[in-house]
Amino acid sequence: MVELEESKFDVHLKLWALRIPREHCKAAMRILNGHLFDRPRLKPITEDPTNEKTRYMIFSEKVKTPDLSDISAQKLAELKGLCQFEVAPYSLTLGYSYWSADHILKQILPPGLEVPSSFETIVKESCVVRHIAHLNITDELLPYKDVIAKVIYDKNYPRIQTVVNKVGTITNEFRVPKFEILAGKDDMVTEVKQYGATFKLDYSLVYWNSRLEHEHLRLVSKFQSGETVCDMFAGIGPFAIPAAQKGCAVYANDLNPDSIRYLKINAEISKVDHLVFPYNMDARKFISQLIAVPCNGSNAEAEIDCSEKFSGQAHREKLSKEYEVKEVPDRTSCNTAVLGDSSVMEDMSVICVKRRAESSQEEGEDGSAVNDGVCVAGRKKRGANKKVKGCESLNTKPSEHVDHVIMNLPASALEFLDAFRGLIRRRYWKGSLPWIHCYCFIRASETEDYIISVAESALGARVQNPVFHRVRDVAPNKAMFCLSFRLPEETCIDDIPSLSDRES
Ligand SMILES: C[S@@+](CC[C@H](N)C(=O)[O-])C[C@H]1O[C@@H](n2cnc3c(N)ncnc32)[C@H](O)[C@@H]1O
Repeated sequence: MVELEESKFDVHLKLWALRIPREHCKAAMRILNGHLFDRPRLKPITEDPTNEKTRYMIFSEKVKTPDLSDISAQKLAELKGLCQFEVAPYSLTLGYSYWSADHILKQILPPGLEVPSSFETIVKESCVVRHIAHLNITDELLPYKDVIAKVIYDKNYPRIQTVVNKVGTITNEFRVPKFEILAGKDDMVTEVKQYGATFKLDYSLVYWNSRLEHEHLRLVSKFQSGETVCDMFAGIGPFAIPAAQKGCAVYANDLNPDSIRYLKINAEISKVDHLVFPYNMDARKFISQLIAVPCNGSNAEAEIDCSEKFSGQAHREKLSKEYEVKEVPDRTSCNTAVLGDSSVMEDMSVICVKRRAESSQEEGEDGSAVNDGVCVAGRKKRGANKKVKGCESLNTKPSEHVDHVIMNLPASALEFLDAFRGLIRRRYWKGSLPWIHCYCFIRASETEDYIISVAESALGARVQNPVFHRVRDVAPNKAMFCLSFRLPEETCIDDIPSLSDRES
């Protein structure tokens, strides 16, 4: 292991300084401009410990002799006309605490090795600490990992309180890297802010990527207040929570119980827990059960009964019982009692939803609304049961209408598109089919047409007017994209009973 010997970084400077009455410092500074000590974070004027009426003005290394012959005669004459002064030797040591992390690491690491200059920082913006620096230390730097971490920790404390290194590649389905703690506290619970919302998370247990902030915001900007959104791979809620803040009803699912635990906490922190419906199951099962019409009527009357039975409160209660699997135990300080399923379900009964299909909005080619809807989602205080005035109150049955489905699992989301085959029963569905926003990776060797063909074979239907948005480059030959398209009509079951069925 490489040791960090702090005294090795000491640089002793032998300088000259002007001992001058303190009231003349300002004018002398102006005259000596360009000749004074000029280093970041250090001032060229210091107190004189022997006399409170005088101060030292430290010259730069360029002023080499006490006769100040390196300064022009004109400036010296001006200085002499200003006041009496004395030139004295001045010693200064720039030590470990002075130098930047970059400067120190350049000296420690063998020449040719790249200094890890940037790191993913989980920064909490308030003064409460617990910030995490996330390093991805390359193989050649591994022998230096501890010393790198110590320098980053020392140089960024208290902004950074824990330095971690990602170990190996991400192989688990929750997309959570394995970390080793290299410096600071063994505590990965932290908070991040995105577009004004606070997200609490345990960085060692849940997926989080600060680099997606812009994408979260971009996609949510396409949603309108009152729309219904399904997030199949919701994580701790970076799409779900801002969508709910906008007034959307959000059905948010993740397979990772810790993600759902934090999603609930975050929904409560942002005061949108009445609009966010958390689920903890496989995404394919989630979307199938959420959107599937829950019973199979065979005649018109039975159909009405059936849809009534599952409408509104009853429908949501059924969902809460059947599909919202086990309550995730809360291991954090946040009180999640109020996040219990039934309270969420009750609140949902007053959500005011104006569906895109029933509003007069125009729509952009990627599902974004061109003009704002008139309806504002009804937010109510817990316990109150009041609808927002002037707003059309609809039962948000996801088996009848969903506006947007988010699928952010880029490595395999395209494969999950098969869940939509035959999922929507057209005669129960109201208005237009949902926009699907499916994230994927595209390698340099692949084309958008190829991605469409993969999506189409999963859906068993042609995709019309797909929109690709490049999210970010993840490797030299690989980029993350968001593919948005309206779910094709051919994926629906058109199960209107035939005449002979009705007659029999
Ligand atoms: C790339 S992350 C996206 C999280 C979040 N939407 C975001 O943008 O930060 C993918 C998420 O999908 C979850 N996941 C992986 N496989 C899943 C599955 N089969 N069903 C549901 N969720 C799954 C992971 O736990 C992870 O939280």
